[in-house]
Amino acid sequence: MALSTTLSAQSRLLCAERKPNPTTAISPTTSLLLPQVVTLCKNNKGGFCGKGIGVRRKARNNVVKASLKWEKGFANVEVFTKEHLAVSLAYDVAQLSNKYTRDKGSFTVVLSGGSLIKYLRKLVEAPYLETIDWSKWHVFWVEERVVAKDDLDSNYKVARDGFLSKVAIPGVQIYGIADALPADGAADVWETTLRRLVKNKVIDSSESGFPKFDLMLLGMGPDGEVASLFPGHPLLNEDKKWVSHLNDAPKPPPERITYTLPVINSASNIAMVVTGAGKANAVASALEDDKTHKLPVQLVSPRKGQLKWYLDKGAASKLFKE
Ligand SMILES: O=C(O)[C@H](O)[C@@H](O)[C@H](O)[C@H](O)COP(=O)(O)O
Repeated sequence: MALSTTLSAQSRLLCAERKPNPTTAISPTTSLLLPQVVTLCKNNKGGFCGKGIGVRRKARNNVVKASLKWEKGFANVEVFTKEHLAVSLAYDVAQLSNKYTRDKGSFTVVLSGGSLIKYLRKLVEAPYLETIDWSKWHVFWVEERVVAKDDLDSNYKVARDGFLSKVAIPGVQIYGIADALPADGAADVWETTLRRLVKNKVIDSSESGFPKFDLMLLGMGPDGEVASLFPGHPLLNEDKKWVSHLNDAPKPPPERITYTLPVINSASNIAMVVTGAGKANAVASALEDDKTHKLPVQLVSPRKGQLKWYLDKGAASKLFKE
């Protein structure tokens, strides 16, 4: 893939140079790989063009750091090998954990299902296993399948087996589903729990009164699904409830509970962790703000918070011109 396309004269000037920040300068990815910060922009043919894209020395095939401005604002996009995605994600999560535990004495983290847990694997290794103050973590899920917690379909089980059982987060600070209840009851219990934690100031509150989590770690399906918000589903329009349920998910299991878009978009930080060529079209639609598609992921747009995309080369493959 030729990543060093020259910026054409006709390019729409949607680009803005992004200066390397001190955090980037000391990240393990950077120190290992010396990536260059690059700028991408949309050109007048609707594609992306690049300026100075490339990574010095042996980083060439490992990581491209890019920032990209599109019509809705600034998206911070990084493209990695799968291994370096996990390294960089762990570094960023640890930085946020340190910041929030220092500033407010707790760190509220929302997980999703799917492959995300696999990409958190570096957090359960040195140095983070010892250096993160796990006792300050409060863990939630953006979505859950309405199944028992030990069912193979349970997002809780996937997270417990791959991550939570390996770190010292107090069990009472892990807020899984009330799995004896049907979907509507489980959604009510989740929302009641969130309201109590907002009242007790464990979870911050946004200006519009929605819970404001410190970090949401989101995956995305090939159809642009995020949380359990599926293309064309009426739940995409929910603007009052914090948690909702559905009995008609287009992929199994059909019964799920999910945070709503206003809650997602109130988060202080959202990490979109998306890998695989099967996601490339949805990634391009989201980052190009493609008006012809109405994918749930296009509605992820934090009001005040930061959004960062962690992509592998497959997921990013439609962003770059040959
Ligand atoms: O309950 C679900 O349907 C999944 O958990 C789902 O929401 C998942 O988060 C995305 O589909 C991304 O999954 P992958 O990262 O595994 O592709």
